[in-house]
Amino acid sequence: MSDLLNRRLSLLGANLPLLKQCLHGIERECLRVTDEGRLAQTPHPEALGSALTNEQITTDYSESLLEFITPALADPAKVLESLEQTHRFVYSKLGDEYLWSPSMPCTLPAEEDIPIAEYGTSNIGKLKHVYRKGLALRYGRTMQCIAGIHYNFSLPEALWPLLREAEGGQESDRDYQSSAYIALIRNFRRYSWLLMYLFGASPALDKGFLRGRPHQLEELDAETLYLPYATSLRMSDLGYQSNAQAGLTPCYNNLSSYTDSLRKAVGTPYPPYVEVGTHKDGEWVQLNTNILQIENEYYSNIRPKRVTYTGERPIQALTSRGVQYVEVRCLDINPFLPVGIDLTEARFLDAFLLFCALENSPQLDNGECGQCTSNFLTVVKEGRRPGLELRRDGQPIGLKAWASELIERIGQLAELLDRANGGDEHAKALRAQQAKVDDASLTPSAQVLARMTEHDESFVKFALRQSRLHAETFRDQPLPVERQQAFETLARESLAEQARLEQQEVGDFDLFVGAYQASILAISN
Ligand SMILES: Nc1ncnc2c1ncn2[C@@H]1O[C@H](COP(=O)(O)OP(=O)(O)OP(=O)(O)O)[C@@H](O)[C@H]1O
Ligand SMILES: N[C@@H](CCC(=O)O)C(=O)O
Ligand SMILES: N[C@@H](CS)C(=O)O
Repeated sequence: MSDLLNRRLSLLGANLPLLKQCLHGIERECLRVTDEGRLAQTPHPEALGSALTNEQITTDYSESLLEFITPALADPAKVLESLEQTHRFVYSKLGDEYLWSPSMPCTLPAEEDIPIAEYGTSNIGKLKHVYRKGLALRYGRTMQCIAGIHYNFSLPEALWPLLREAEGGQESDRDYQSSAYIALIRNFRRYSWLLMYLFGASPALDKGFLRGRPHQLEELDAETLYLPYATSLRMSDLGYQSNAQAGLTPCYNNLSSYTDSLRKAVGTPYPPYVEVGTHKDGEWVQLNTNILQIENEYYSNIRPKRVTYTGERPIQALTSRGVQYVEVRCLDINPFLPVGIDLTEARFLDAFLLFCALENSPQLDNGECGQCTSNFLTVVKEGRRPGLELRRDGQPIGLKAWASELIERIGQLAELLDRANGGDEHAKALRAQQAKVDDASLTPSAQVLARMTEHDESFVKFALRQSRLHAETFRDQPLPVERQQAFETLARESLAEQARLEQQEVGDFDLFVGAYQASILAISN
C-alpha cells in the first residue's frame, strides 16, 4: 500500500459523503435472434424508436445488434434497475425474437448477409452507416457482432480540488482531474487482467465465427471451439481486438499525449486502406483511408470520456473540457445473468476503479506497457490454468497470489464505500471475488464450460437455452403501465426527432464528411 494511497484513504475517510456521489452508467449490447437462435434479419423494431436519436435504445454495429444505455446514476442498484426495465420494455416489442445472452455471437449468416445498422437519410445518419461499412472492410462484419458490457464510472467532481490542495498540485482543477483519470487508466492497464479472470465469460465460441481462419483453439464438439482455461476469447486476438490497431496503444502519460495519439491515428493514411479508397462504384465504402476513420474506432479496453455536445467529436470534448468519466469496455456479458451484469460485479468494479484512481500510478514505460498487454492476453486465453504465472516488474508472479494481494488492497476502498453507504455490500462483493481466486471453478468462464458439458450441448445450444430462460423472466414481469408508456413516448419522440433532422438537414454529404474529418485536425492541445 503506497503512502499516497494511505493519505488519500484518510482524506476520503474524512469526507465519506463524497463516496456516495460516484456516478455509474451501463451500456449493454445484445443480438436479436430468431427462435432458432439465428441472427434476426428484420429491421430495428419501429416500436423501439429511432436508433439514431433514442438515447436509451439504439443499435451498435449491426441492425440486429441492440444497445441499451442507462442514465448516469449515483446508486448502481438504480442503474441495474433501469437496465432491467429497458430489457422488459424491449421484450414487449420483440415478437418471437430473443435477445442473445452471451457476448460471442449466434450462428451467423454469410458476411454480406449481416445487416449493417441504418440510421436514416440525415447526414449524421448516413455518416454512421458509412463508418460501419468501413468497419466491415477493415475488421469484417462477423467480429463486429460481438457484444459487450461497457461500465461507465466517475468520481465526484468535488473530490478533485480536495486532493489537489492536499497534494499541493499547481495545475488547474480541470487539468488535475484529467491527469487523475489518465493515472486511473494507467493503473487499469496494470491490473485489468484481474477483471478478465473474475468476469470473463467467453471461453467458447461457435465454429462458424472464425470463418475458416487459422486458430489455436480446441474442438469441444462439432460446432464449438474453446480453450480449456480461457476466460474471455472476446478480448483475445480472435475477438474484439484488431491487429491493424496493434501498434496504436496510445501513450497514457497525460491527456494531451492521449488525444495526440488518437488525432494522429485519425489523420494518418494506412496503406492497405488507401489501396481500397473511400469509394467503390461511386458508393462510399469508408469515411477515409486513415488508421482509424474516427476516434470511436479505437477499440481500447478503457476510454477517457467527456459527454459531447451535439455534433461535437469525442476528441474535441476532451481537449476543450477535460476528462469527466471513464468507459470500461472489456467486460463480457455474463450469460447466466438476465441483464449480463449484476450488483455484485458493479460493486466490485466500483472498488476496483477507485483503487485504480487513488493508488500511486507512475508513468508507463515501454517495458511495462508490453508487460500489461502480455498479462492481459495471457489471462484471456488461459487465466484459469493451475499455477499460471504473470509478470510484475519483470519478475514472474503467480496469478492467484497477485490477485489475492490486489483484492486485499482493494478491500480498503470497499471498506470506505461500505462506511459511506452503510452495510457491507462491497466487502461481500470482494469476498465473492476472492472465492473465485481460491476456486477457479466459480468463475463465469468455468461455469459456462461446466454447464455446456453438464447438458452435453454446443455453445449455441447453451446460449439459446439461456436466452430463452431470460426471455421468460422478462416476459413474466411486464412493466407497470406508466413505465411502459414512458418508454413508448420516448420511442415516439425519437422517431419524430429523426424525421425533424432529416427535414432540417440540408447540404451535400461529401462536404459534411469533409467537415467532420477536418473538425479535429485543426485542434491544438
Ligand atoms: N459523468 C458520468 N459518470 C459516469 N457515467 C456517465 C457519466 N456521463 C455519462 N455517463 C454514462 O456513459 C454512458 C454513455 O453512453 P453513450 O452510448 O450515450 O455515449 P458514448 O459511449 O460516448 O457513445 P458511443 O457508444 O456511440 O461511443 C451512459 O451509460 C451514461 O449514463
Ligand atoms: N461490440 C463491442 C463494442 C462496440 C463499440 O465499440 O462500442 C464490444 O464487444 O464491446
Ligand atoms: N460501437 C463500435 C461498432 S459500430 C464502434 O463504435 O466502433
